[in-house]
Formats: sequence, C-alpha cells, structure tokens
Amino acid sequence: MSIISPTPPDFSGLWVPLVTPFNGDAVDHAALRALVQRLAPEGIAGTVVCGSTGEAAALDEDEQLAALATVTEAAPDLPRIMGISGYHLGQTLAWVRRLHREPLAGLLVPPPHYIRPSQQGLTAWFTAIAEASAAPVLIYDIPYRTGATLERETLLALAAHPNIAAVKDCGGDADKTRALIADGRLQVLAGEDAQIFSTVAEGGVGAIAASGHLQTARFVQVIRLLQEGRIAEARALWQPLLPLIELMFAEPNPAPLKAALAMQGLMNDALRAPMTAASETVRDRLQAIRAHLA
Ligand SMILES: O=C(O)C1=N[C@H](C(=O)O)C[C@H](O)C1
Repeated sequence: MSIISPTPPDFSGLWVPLVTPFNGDAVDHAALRALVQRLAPEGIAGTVVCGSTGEAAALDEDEQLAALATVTEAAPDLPRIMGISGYHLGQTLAWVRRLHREPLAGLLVPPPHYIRPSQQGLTAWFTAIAEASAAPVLIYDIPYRTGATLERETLLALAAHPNIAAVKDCGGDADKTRALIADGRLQVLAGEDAQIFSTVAEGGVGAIAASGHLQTARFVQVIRLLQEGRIAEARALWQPLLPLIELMFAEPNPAPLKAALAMQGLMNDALRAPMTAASETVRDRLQAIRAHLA
C-alpha cells in the first residue's frame, strides 16, 4: 500500500511528541486540543501523536484514534506523525492499515519490543511495515526501551527502502549517528533531548523531543541556527536549556513533563498506570525554575 511521493518527505525541525492529558480515567481532549493550539504558532515542524511520551502503551486503539482526531482538528495544517508499536507483526500491520485513511506525515515505528529478534528479523519487521504503510516510516531506534539494537548495517540496508525516510535516533552510538548522516539517505532526528545540539550540528535535520513542550520557541530557534551554521548563537540559546532537559528525564518520561505542564495550569498531573506522577523532589525542583518553564 505504500504511496511513494515524487518529492522525498522532509522531517526537518522540531517535532513535539505530545503528552496525552487525562481527566480521571479518560483522555482529556479539551486539554489536548488547547496544548496543540498553544504549540502550533511556535514554529514547530509538527507533532507526534501516541509516541512514548504520549503513553501510547496505555491507550487502546480507539483512544489513540480519538487522540489523533483531536490533534488533527486542533491544528489541521500542522503535520502529524503517528507513533505505532507492538511485537505481533500481524496485529501491527492491521493497525497500520487501519491508519491508511488518516492524513499523516509519517509513522514512527520502533523495533518489536521484548522479543529481541535477529538483524534479519528486524529488517523483515521494518520492511513489512514500510510496505503496508501509506505514510513514510521513521525508524525509532531506542534500544533501552525495546531491548533490540539496530546495527548500523541494518539501518543502512533499510535506507534503500523507498518508504523508509528517517531515523529517530536514541541509539546512544555516536558513530552510528554519524554514519547515517554521512550516508545521507535517511534523515536523522535526535531522539534524545540532550543530543539535539550535537546531532543537528553534525548534520541531523532536527529532533523529536519531549522537552520541546516547554521553551518551545527556544528549541525551534536552536535548531534553525544550527541549520544555518550559526553555532555560537545556537550554543548561547542551548546551554540554558540543559538543566531543564536534565530535569525532564530525572524520572521516567513523561512524569516530570506532565508535572511542569500541570504547574502551568495546562492539564492535570495525571499519568496512566503503570506510569506514576513525578515525585515531590521533582516538583520542588520544578517550582524553583517555574518562571523558565513556558
Ligand atoms: O515520545 C517520544 O517520541 C520521545 N520519547 C523519548 C522517550 O521518553 O523515550 C524521549 C523523547 O524526548 C521523545
């Protein structure tokens, strides 16, 4: 089903992987809508719906589709990437096909978690999904969540597929990142917030970064300046972001981020089990930098 566009997709810039706000047991669609409308004018490239930050693993398919619909209605012209994950290939392909009718800029696809397949198995996984997807695929290379390591040669082989366009790089292997950038066929997006500066300075096209919910315009500007080669100006804007990024990942994402958004009155500080809200320690630290969150 893959629809290969004559112009290659461009994932440059900052993509914000949206949190999913909750109100009691339900997704808080009003808060989600308001969040998207707040982010849209800040110069972001788009949003990621149902990524790991969106607690997608705790949402059923109908909830995920409803979240996507709310994000689409809130900012129809703002591009959207949909996160998908799974470890059952048949079920994952069925979900990919269910998404055909959605106008998506891309699908963010991690390796299957838990089962730790061979490199050949990983190649088969991504190839099958790329064939089935109507939208370009971004490979989500995140071994510490999935337990699967995509080797450099595997990624370079997958780069030959016409419907695989980019990598969200959380691989923690700077040599692999550089090899992908040097190869040039896959666009490389930093997926580790603290690595945005180095990845984009070395030729990555942007980032998918949960911290980008906060200080959004500054993150956008750092990426723009780096793309223009204005390193010193980018560094001056970047360095004050580092303590904020550290705090966002001091406990499992998105707990600190939701606490920060709740502190600004944007949503409840609520996560769905087994995720838990940020500790008092983190909330105290957030209070101390409250003026710098927005
Ligand atoms: O949801 C995402 O996409 C992101 N997930 C990472 C994670 O928590 O694993 C963090 C990154 O900022 C965005």
